[in-house]
Amino acid sequence: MQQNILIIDDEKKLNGLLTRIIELEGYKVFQAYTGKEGLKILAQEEIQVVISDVKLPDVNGVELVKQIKEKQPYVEVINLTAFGTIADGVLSIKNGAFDYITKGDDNDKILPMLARAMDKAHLQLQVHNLQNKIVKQFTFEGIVGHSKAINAAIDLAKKVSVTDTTVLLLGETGTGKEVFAHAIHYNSKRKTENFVAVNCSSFSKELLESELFGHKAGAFTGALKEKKGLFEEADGGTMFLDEIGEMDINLQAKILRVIEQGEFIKVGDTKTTKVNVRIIAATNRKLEGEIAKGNFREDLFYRLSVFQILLPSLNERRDDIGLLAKHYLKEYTRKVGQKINDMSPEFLSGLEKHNWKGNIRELKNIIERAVIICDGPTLTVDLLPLDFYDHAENAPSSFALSSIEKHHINKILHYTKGNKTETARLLGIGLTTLYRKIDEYELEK
Ligand SMILES: Nc1ncnc2c1ncn2[C@@H]1O[C@H](COP(=O)(O)OP(=O)(O)OP(=O)(O)O)[C@@H](O)[C@H]1O
Repeated sequence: MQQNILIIDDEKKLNGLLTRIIELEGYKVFQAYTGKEGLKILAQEEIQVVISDVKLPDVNGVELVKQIKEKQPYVEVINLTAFGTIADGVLSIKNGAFDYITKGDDNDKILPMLARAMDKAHLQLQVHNLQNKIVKQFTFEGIVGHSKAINAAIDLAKKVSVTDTTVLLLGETGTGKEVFAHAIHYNSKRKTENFVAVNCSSFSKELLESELFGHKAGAFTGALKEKKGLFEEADGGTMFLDEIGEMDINLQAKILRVIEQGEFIKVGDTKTTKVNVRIIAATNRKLEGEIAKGNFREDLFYRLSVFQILLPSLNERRDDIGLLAKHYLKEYTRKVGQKINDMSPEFLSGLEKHNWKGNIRELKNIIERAVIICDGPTLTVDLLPLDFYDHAENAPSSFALSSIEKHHINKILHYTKGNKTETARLLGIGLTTLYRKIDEYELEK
């Protein structure tokens, strides 16, 4: 890691002395004698910590802190002064300085302080880099697809992401509702705050209430300590309520209050807790139908559906199947360390004709499975599950039992990597029968 320090002091003797002392500690030191020179070096070099005199010929060093922090927020600045005043010290810290010390008096403090400032600068940079990585991973660029249907959904999501509007994501299971919720959050001004996701169908009503809103100590048997809820965790950020259609109707009232008034009451509490949370909800149910059945509050539905985005099913965007398959082929071959770089036209055609009830999640699983059991450099049609064979070209073309049997034996042979004993065992037939069928169907010799 770089350990670069910039000293800005017009007293040449002191500047030189400090430079020598600091260089002895293993840091690389840059020297400047005016504020302007200092800013120029900062723009050219990767500096982590600046030590700046307060009385500079062209600018006040306390003021300079502000200018540096505005341009480079991850650089730490220590103000050094010959005549320390409390007012100056306070202003320096207010402007963002790491610390403010007096020349001479605090000489023995400077090196430990420098080490702490360097640590802080490095940590801040690491956090910033990690944040950038996460943001990149979850942006709209990460959503694979070029069909009209998915592009229309992306355009809508991009537009709403920069606002604070509540969003309702609709779509079948596995269409990417959570992926969209992430992208909306990481494209909003809340992106540096928490994104908290909850699947409302995974908890009982009581547990979901205490998970979402927290509880006071003694609120119920087992509530020994006060517990913060997920809404508090998400304060300043975004809460993703997945499968909201499954939420108990009484809890729905509490969600409505958070949306309308930005407040809720913890389990067992009497006072309200305030939060500033953006809500993105998702469902694969028809909420209008649930309203009619009395399972979903109409007022909450209208609040949630201010901005609806309907995610297309994979069957509605078949032009994306090839692209998605290639995307996941690349991902899984990298993961498994296999060298598979292609898909046979029959394999692709099998995918394109399949009825994708589980949408992208199903496609992802099919590719993962095929990559695991594939031996060669290409994904071939026999790596697809049996139900794909109805569609795949080169697959059993007739409904004759023999045709299906041939394919099934071939698949199991492939799975066992040609081990006949294991194949016969899995098929529940004798070894001699297997050999006879291999001959009959001209499978592999
Ligand atoms: N456009 C896309 N590009 C690449 N991968 C995607 C895309 N959309 C979804 N996926 C992947 O598909 C899987 C399912 O996505 P996700 O969990 O977001 O779906 P969902 O609609 O929230 O499903 P459910 O309703 O079951 O919760 C995930 O592994 C996700 O990474």
